Amino acid sequence: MQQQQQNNSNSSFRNGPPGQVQVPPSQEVSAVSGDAMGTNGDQYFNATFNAMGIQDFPPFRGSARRSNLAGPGAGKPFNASSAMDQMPDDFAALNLAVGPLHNKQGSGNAGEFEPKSPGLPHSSSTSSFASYASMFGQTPITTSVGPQIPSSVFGGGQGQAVSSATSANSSSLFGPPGAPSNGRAPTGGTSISAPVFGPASQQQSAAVSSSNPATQMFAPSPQSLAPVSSNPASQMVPASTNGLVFSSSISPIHSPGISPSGSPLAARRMQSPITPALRQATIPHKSASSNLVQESVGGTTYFYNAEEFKPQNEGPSLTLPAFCAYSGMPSHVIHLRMKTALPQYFAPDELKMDALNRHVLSMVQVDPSSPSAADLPSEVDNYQNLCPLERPGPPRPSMGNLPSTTYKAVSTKDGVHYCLRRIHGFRLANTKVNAIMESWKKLYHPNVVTLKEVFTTKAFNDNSIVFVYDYHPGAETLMSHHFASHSHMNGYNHHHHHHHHHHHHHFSRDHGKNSSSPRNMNNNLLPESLIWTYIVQLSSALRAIHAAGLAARSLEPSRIILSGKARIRINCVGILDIITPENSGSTSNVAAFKQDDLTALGRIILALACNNLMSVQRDNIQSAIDIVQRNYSPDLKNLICLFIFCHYSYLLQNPNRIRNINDVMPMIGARFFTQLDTAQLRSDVVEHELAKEIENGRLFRIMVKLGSINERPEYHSEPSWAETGDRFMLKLFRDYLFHQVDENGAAWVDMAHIIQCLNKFDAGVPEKLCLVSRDESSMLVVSYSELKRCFQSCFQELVAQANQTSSFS
Ligand SMILES: Nc1ncnc2c1ncn2[C@@H]1O[C@H](COP(=O)(O)OP(=O)(O)OP(=O)(O)O)[C@@H](O)[C@H]1O
Repeated sequence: MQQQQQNNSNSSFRNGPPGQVQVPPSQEVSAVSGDAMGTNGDQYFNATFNAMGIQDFPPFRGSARRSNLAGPGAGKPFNASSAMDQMPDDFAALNLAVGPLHNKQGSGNAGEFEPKSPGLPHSSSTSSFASYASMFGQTPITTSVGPQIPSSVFGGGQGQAVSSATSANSSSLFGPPGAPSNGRAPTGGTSISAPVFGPASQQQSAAVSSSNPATQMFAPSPQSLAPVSSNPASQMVPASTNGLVFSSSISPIHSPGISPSGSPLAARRMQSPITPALRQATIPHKSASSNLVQESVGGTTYFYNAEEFKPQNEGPSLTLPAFCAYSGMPSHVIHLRMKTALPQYFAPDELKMDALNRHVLSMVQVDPSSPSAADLPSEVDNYQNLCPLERPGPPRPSMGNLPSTTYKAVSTKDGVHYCLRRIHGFRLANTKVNAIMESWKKLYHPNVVTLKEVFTTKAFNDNSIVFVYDYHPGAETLMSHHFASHSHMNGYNHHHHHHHHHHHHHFSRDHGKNSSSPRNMNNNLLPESLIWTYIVQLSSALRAIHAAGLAARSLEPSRIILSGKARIRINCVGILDIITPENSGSTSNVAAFKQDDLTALGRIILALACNNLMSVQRDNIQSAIDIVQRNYSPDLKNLICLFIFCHYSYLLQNPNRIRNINDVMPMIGARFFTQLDTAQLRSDVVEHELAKEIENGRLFRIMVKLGSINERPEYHSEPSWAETGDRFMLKLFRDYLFHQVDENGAAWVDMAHIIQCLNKFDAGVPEKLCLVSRDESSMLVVSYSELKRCFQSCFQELVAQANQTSSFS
């Protein structure tokens, strides 16, 4: 059997025999690569840099015609339950079970082989390596980075029957949209059986090349000349005679129980990323000899140390590592939210669920077969797919006492979701409002829902006017969030009397109901910090609105939407300016409206501080303010009083007591810093999550391209295209990545292995790996850089052909 393999493998070497492998020695790279985890932000640059080298997909052309080219797996539904997205947890569980392997923490004696642990059930088996060496009879390989030894080559009898070669297993790394975290790792359901590729092979490479356990996950430095290991997981033994030094961390004959211990992930987690080698590398060596230089310039003599004035490039030399990798969490983020000791390769659940939730809400549509769909016009102006956002029921009188309905809809112009607010039965008579509408459209503020456009329509079989706003999926009104129990018996009425627009400003829907004394008072008060968060956001929005010569006019809890934890935006701006136009436009009115905004702000804050809408009713205000005084800081009470009564100051035309929104600033005071700090911390976390997803996206693109090349049935009328030449190598690499099995033929699934290999592949490192075909008839020793070259040319071929075809069609 070995003889046969030898013959075949000789013929299948594409890079020349292993003896000719030259691995460039590079001390610098290996030293820096020890820094792969968490301490060096340059990896990101490097990853980007490398990723750019791979040609991207041509622009999407939405071509249904290509469906016939789809492989045998086409049409299979995504299986949410096998979402690899869920894998980290499962792997983590596996990895936790390998304690014995890690009982020695980083002893790291450079260049020294550590004896294999007697406790290991599957320790290194040197005979295999000897026979490997003799098999090829090659000149000694002078590097420790030997070809990867597949256990199947030597194990004998371990090759399993090859069943269906499918790549379905890798289909759902990112899961179908809207299929959140109920998936399990596909360990149980996998029916893939491939020959034993020896999971040990990649473990071996990790052990050999890593002086830093952290690098194992992402970036072993293949250039290490001496096998340096401070990693107890990589128990190395001299593995061969003949001057051929192979080191093997773990037996190539590997059991499933042990396999995860060889996972780069496990090693990374168990140890400090800092190694002696790294420390040395980062401390510049300084010459002890003093070296004074004397120079005379314009009569002045300068003395200086020549060392200090060396050109920049003679300082400590810096290099980028030769690999792509996710550089791990920056320390300022890791200490913010270290919920678990496990590395997190995917966004934390909260952010992820938020994003999924928003996505799902955006995608939701009205069931076309439902009766309510019949009531909805299929298209309104330039908007389609209308979907009501409100609870069902007849529209209630709303803004300006006219019924209104809110929809989510998709613009036919740009395909973007918008929020449409339709005011029923309104005929636009006044056209003098254009200037105001233009001002509203120009108002971009993080705490204002931007008005996009306004149009009238008969699509609803009446005269309606529609206000189009930005759509914020998942938004909730402040009313429903904080005053849900009151939202149907709205006590939030304007009981103070406006002199100028009372009739149009009548917010109440169910006026008079349940106007009893405040309930819930003193119970469940909101934290003061939350109230200040709202104050800062609302006053910031009002500042911008007022500065634009506008007024919000409809500021109340049901006209403010909340998204995320405490992000609020003033909603429905501009509506009253159109539907009560006689009050708009004139300067004096705007001034009055601004005062109303301040009063409205005071009332909202009061209601929030009492956690009760009834508190803003005129008869309750005094006791409500007492509650605030008892429970909150004087600033909060002062702010409420300042604004809630400012309307009367305005009425009295006392210029000294006329307020403007900037009057909140002294009372906000240093709380502003708190707000800013929180926002920046959040941005740090989110930016980091973004960085991770960028990394994931890079790997995803590689896999997309790999998938486009592999198993392609025909190309240029050449059915064997995917089975020969470069493509064959890539196909074997695909198996190496995804379809490894353990000695029992069970699927060996290790996310960390896949990520590590893909990263090396993307970077095109010189490290070699050994690929074996499923029938074990051919074996290739090939470097990642060679694989990458094939990959790029294959993909370019494909793209070129695709472009050609499309230009003929
Ligand atoms: N711009 C928007 N983006 C996303 N969702 C929104 C937007 N505006 C409103 N919503 C949501 O739509 C739903 C209905 O909003 P609406 O303002 O109509 O509330 P409402 O309580 O039904 O008041 P009314 O019936 O008086 O208009 C609420 O859940 C609200 O959070």
